[in-house]
Amino acid sequence: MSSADKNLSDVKISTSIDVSKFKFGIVVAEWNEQVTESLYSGAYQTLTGAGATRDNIERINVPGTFELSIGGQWMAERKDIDAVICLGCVIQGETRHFDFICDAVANGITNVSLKYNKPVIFGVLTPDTMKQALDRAGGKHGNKGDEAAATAIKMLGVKPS
Ligand SMILES: Nc1c(NC[C@H](O)[C@H](O)[C@H](O)CO)[nH]c(=O)[nH]c1=O
Ligand SMILES: CC(=O)[C@@H](O)COP(=O)(O)O
Repeated sequence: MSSADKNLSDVKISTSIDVSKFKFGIVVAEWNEQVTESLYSGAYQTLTGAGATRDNIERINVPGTFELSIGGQWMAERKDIDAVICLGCVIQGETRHFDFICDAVANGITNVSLKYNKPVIFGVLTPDTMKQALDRAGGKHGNKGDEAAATAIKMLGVKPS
């Protein structure tokens, strides 16, 4: 099912946890910052709307999506952080560089999540064009940041204590 069929902001957060008790790390790639800042805004608003406190949302920036894995690890290794949200946007260029970045960050974020046994969310857009990216960063298909934040909350709700 594509984002055209299911709006990314159509997130229903039904969870038994008190979100205000949890601390979130958000790692934001600076490449395509018009897009990633929109993703961050969506994630931040979704977290606070669900009860997260401003003091419990901590952000770091990294140069590009490739660096989200190590940035996510620096957050995930901290005992005071319960979940990490990684936000980036990789736009297809003329070469296969796109493929290498996307593969590396998907595998890297997965490995960090498994290594530290906590949610590390893949909030990365991988469009062909800037228009597709903007459509998914607060445009007609919603905001991937909303989805990423909702996923972090939902995962904390099902994580074994
Ligand atoms: N082309 C995009 C990049 N490229 C940069 C890499 O992410 C990385 O920072 C560089 O290869 C050095 O390690 N990054 C994005 O986030 N989005 C792109 O479209
Ligand atoms: C995903 C990228 O790194 C890409 O924007 C770089 O463009 P190109 O593949 O044309 O060098």
